[in-house]
Amino acid sequence: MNTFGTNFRITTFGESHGAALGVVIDGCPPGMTLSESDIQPALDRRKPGTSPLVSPRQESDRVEILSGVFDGKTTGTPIALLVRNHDAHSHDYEKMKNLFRPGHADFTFQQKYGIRDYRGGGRSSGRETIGRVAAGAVAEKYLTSLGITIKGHVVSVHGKTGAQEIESEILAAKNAGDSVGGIAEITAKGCPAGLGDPVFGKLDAAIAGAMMGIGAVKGVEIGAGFAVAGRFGSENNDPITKSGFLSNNAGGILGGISSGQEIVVRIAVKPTASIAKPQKTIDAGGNDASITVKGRHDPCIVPRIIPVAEAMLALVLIDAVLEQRKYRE
Ligand SMILES: Cc1cc2nc3c(=O)[nH]c(=O)nc-3n(C[C@H](O)[C@H](O)[C@H](O)COP(=O)(O)O)c2cc1C
Ligand SMILES: C=C(O[C@@H]1CC(C(=O)O)=C[C@@H](OP(=O)(O)O)[C@H]1O)C(=O)O
Repeated sequence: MNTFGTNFRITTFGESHGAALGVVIDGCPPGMTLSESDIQPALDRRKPGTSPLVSPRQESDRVEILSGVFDGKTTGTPIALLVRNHDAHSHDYEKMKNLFRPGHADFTFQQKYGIRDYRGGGRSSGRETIGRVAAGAVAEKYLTSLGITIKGHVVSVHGKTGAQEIESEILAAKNAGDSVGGIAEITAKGCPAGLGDPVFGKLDAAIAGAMMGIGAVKGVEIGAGFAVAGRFGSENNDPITKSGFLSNNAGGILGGISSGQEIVVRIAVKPTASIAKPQKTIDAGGNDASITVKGRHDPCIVPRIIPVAEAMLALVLIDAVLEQRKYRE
């Protein structure tokens, strides 16, 4: 399945080492002003090659709007957004095409399809997120017009929380041929109460599914998250007064429906699978082998996942906003 969403539906396409990647958006409301300059800043925040902390692959990731916009406004018809690849080094992958990288999707893609584009991991590459981020920028523009704003930040990397410590931790792992994971937080302010379905399609379930659908995300918390398990009800409930809620352990969602409070989401991001240390694996014939992954990899995915997670939250929220119009204006 390469399609996400119901009312604001996106289909992403393309591979990391193919000609291009992109997205087709169906269901974007008509009449919204839209140009490449609304989308490019989000892609610039996502792209690789911007610092020693991320993959050195050099891509401009320039977006082209191919359809769905006329006279600078969305027409309500499918919006196709394209980003061409310019700096794929497929020979890095040629050498290990018969080996499965531990922690990556090589083994499972092979099991599922019986064939795989081994160049850059094909669609299992983090580069697939270009389409999500481009579509997310369109969704965010619409949500901003409703007063909804989405922001993400790095909470910790390998247990470290200070900016300088985080940077040193990532560089130390990179120099050791290793990688590190961490935690990011994404919030949405200005969400009206009433978004989300009460039984199936709860807003928190939709957000968790969207976040888990990002490569390398292995855990999702809403509000107080796993900490609720160690609390009394009297500590965890958010008291309600006529001037509003007194706390936000619920993370802005009650009964699967937004409460009007800030929506708070945290994600656990695993350490990058592709590392330069030798690891045990098997080859395509099932024989024991050793693999050392060379190439241009993110030593830590957390800094680069922020615009991707923001985009996924925007996509869930715009879908819920458009759905809610069926119930109440
Ligand atoms: C923005 C982004 C960048 C990523 N960069 C890398 C990378 O450089 N090397 C790598 O092995 N995995 C990278 N990943 C993670 C892989 O895409 C992911 O681990 C793989 O698809 C397997 O999925 P899973 O980790 O969810 O099981 C990145 C993911 C994202 C979202
Ligand atoms: C290129 C991007 O990230 C890539 C994500 C990725 C992976 O395995 O997920 C592996 C690397 O790709 P390559 O080996 O082709 O340089 C990263 O650079 C990107 O996100 O734009």
